[in-house]
Amino acid sequence: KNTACGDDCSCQELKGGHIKIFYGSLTGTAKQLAQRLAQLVAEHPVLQQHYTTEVIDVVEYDTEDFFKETSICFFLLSNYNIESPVDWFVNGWLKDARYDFRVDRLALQKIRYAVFGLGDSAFAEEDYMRDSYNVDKWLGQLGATRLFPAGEGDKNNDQEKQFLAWADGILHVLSDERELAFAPNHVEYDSEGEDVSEDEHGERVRDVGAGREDGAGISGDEVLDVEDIGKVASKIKTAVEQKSKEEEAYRQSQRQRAPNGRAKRTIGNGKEDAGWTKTPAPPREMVSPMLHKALTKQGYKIIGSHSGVKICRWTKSALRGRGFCYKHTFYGIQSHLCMETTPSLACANKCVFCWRHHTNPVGTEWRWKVDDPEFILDGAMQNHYKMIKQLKGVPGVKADRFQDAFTIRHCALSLVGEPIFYPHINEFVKLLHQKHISSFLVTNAQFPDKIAEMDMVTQLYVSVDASTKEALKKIDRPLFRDFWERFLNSLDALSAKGQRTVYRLTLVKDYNTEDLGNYVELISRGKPCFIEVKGVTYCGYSGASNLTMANVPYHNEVIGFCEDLVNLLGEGYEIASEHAHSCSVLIASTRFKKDGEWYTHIDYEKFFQLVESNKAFTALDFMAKTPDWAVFGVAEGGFDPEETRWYRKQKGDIGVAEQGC
Ligand SMILES: Cc1cc2nc3c(=O)[nH]c(=O)nc-3n(C[C@H](O)[C@H](O)[C@H](O)COP(=O)(O)O)c2cc1C
Ligand code: SF4
Repeated sequence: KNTACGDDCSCQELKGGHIKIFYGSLTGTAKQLAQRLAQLVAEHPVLQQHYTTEVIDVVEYDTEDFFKETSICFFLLSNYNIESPVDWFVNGWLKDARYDFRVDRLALQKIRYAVFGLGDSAFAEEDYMRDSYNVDKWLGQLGATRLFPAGEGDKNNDQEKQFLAWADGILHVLSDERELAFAPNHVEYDSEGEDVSEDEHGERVRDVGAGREDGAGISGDEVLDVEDIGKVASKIKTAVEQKSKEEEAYRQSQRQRAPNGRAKRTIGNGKEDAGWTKTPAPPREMVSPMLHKALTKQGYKIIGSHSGVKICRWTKSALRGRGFCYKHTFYGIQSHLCMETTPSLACANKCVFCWRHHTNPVGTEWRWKVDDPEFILDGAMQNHYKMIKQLKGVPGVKADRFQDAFTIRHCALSLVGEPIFYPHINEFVKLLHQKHISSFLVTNAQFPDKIAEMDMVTQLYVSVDASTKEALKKIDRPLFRDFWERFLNSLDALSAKGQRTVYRLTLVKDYNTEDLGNYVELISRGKPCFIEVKGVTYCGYSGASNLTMANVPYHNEVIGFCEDLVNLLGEGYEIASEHAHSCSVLIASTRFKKDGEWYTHIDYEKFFQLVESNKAFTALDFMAKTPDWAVFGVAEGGFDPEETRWYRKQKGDIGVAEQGC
């Protein structure tokens, strides 16, 4: 007899363990229910003694860690027919793992799980609970053990009541783990030995759990007669053959891509995916209405379905004569003539210093609707000018600069996301150059082919966020499994460009400030013209990562790092400039030093002439002399003496870099 609850059961013998409760939520319901489940376990008279729980946003979790996962995992996932936070987990990573022939069929066998989906039956039948059932099915097909059938919380019904009924089942299962109804969820077979767990779209399950019995397949509770074993063996053989066919189909689908970059879908059983071939499902818009609302609230203007523009704080500062961004000091950019934009709000990383990764879409391939480059550029410029107009009459705005600001001269393609991801990035950049707008493009070094295909831009950046594979994984949290190879290949692609190239190092204390020798190796690999080293900006990392002010280096620490790096690099690189205000230092290749004077600035008009000449040219053909005040160690922290120094006085700002893009 259990002394805690008085029941005559075997729970005293429970092994117990750790429970991870993952949620995927856009408007918070799934999160609330996940917390509720944790609470139910914590308050349960018996379970509380045996289990610990942890509630995790599935967006935050490194999907690759599921392969090592040994905990009991519950998934509370909301369903959306628009881009949503669970998209990467379900339709990016899990679906890929399920159909990738390189992933072991039992890769998730250590996981015991159950799924509860949140949805709304008012939505089309094929969308209703689609993602959550797919998770339930694909986890099983990758060897994980289903502890309890998938549940449904229908918004159109009593979602909470349905959740409590499912949670009650979960508590029972946990209370007596030895009597679990292990579902045969690796593959489900019908009497012909066919995998019946997929419908004609290859996505929906037939064993839908939560009282919605399918009836085909072998039930988990069935006990097999010895004579049935032969039949089952034959079914398994058929299923294994089936699996090979599926894998071949998957390989095919990876080779055949639709014009928009989306993989052509092919499903199990050798059938073609009717959903693609007959009535192709239109690709989703990258920015869902919710994300649109959230980004708009934060001052972003969304253009079309995947691009954004925002007015940079340095643009405002320059309009008021209070200083330009570090790119003015390093390269002669005038911040009030600069537009910061991106044609792809999506990215293939979830960097710790990017607070947006809770909301912005992620993916390893473009799977969204594609907007025209003309449309994006027009939209970005119009919105930029509209934002400038709103600054009219703001105290301190200089009339001449305000006037000039209506002719954009520079475009920083680095706002959020990954600009190089956009399928028409070359056309976009060409349009910029036609308007005599310079292009500074930042990429996160995960798309080496795209870097190789990239036409000449005024300045091509790669973010070098760490110098070792382990540190890069920790800081960038990349989605690609082969992220390190992609990173190195990107550096190789960069070195082959013959363009004006820059490594961007964002220093995060205790994350990436060690291993200088490795940085030296990476620099000799990509041979960048410049290395920008910046201290990470602290902007309140609440929830998105556990960085604190202690991870933000001071300007003199950034200088110290650069001095050590330059010493190790030996000849070929020197510190050329600094911008103390934004904790940034410029290391330049000595190819940009003539007769003892630095030429890190850019002759922009010369650049456009060279582009228009259609002849080959290099970075050395459009360099311009660095003004004396901008040279390292000459003037005070690289601040343009013609600007008015403006000190922010708020408490807590000490040590916080005012960076730019
Ligand atoms: C724009 C939008 C799209 C939705 N799409 C679907 C869908 O395709 N299938 C579905 O079952 N439910 C859909 N729903 C319903 C949500 O999944 C449901 O409201 C859920 O409770 C939301 O959970 P959350 O608050 O955790 O995000 C949609 C809701 C909205 C607002
Ligand atoms: S910080 Fe970036 S967007 Fe802002 S003015 Fe400088 S270059 Fe332009």
